[in-house]
Amino acid sequence: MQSPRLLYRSFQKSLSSSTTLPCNLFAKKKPITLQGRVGNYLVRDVSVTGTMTENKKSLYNVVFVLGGPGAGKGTQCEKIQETFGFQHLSAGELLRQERQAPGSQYGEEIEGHLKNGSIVPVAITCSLLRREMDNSPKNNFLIDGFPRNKDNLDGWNIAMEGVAKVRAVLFFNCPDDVCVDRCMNRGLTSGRTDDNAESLKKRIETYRNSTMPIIEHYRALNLVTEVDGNRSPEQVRLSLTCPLRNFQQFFFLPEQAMCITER
Ligand SMILES: Nc1ncnc2c1ncn2[C@@H]1O[C@H](COP(=O)(O)OP(=O)(O)OP(=O)(O)O)[C@@H](O)[C@H]1O
Ligand SMILES: O=c1ccn([C@@H]2O[C@H](COP(=O)(O)O)[C@@H](O)[C@H]2O)c(=O)[nH]1
Repeated sequence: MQSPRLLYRSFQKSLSSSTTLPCNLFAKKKPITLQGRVGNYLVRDVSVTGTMTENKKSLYNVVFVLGGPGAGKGTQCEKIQETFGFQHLSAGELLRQERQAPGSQYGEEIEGHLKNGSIVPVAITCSLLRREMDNSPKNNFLIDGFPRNKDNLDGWNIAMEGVAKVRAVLFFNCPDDVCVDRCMNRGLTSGRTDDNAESLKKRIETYRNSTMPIIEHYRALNLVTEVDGNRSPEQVRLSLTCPLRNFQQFFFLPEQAMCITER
């Protein structure tokens, strides 16, 4: 007889190959969100939306959130983090905090990159992310605005091997002119030193030349979910619900959340 662990794995496998997983399977809060058959067994998933068991001993689950400046990444990450049991980590925000931190040895270097729309060396960004992940009670992270170039990607792969696993990438696609308008508007109140025409020109250039290839890299690995960011915030939020529920279901279930009974 197969062990429950093996059964669980084959159940997961059978789920992953389904392309038409209906989202409303996961809409109920309790007690059962999904069930299926593996051989002679009935396998029931008894996980609960938004209250997944956290297990700090396992790999961190990561969803990268990428897109141009102003595409709406941060806005949506804030909306969805609680509902779907993630912690939102904005790489740009962590860098801005580090820039202001009293006594930071990286303050000036970071500020130079922010103004120029260029990219901070991965060792700095990755260690800020790692610190947040290690200090968080969560195991599932939405990492917003990273990795932005090949140096970021390579550095992440080396530093996070055996620590974190990238499960998916959300790509917010939005026309450059819309992105620029949004950032210029945000600049009226954000106090950000890079929400101005000159920095934005460079940020868009960096995004096109350095970040798009990273998105394409993950697309080739079949990890990218593309979102049309050129809609109202509510429409964008709604369009994310289905992919996020599926990510949750496919990637974030701890094994102990599965209930297996013989039939
Ligand atoms: N769907 C939307 N429609 C209109 N405005 C939006 C939308 N989403 C976000 N905004 C506004 O656009 C600005 C940029 O949004 P947000 O900070 O979420 O983008 P971002 O992709 O995180 O940008 P950045 O990478 O530059 O930090 C904000 O002022 C936000 O309120
Ligand atoms: O991984 C990262 C993320 C950000 N930066 C720098 O910060 C600014 C602002 O980033 P936002 O995501 O728009 O908040 C960005 O233009 C880069 O200069 C980075 O270097 N590495």
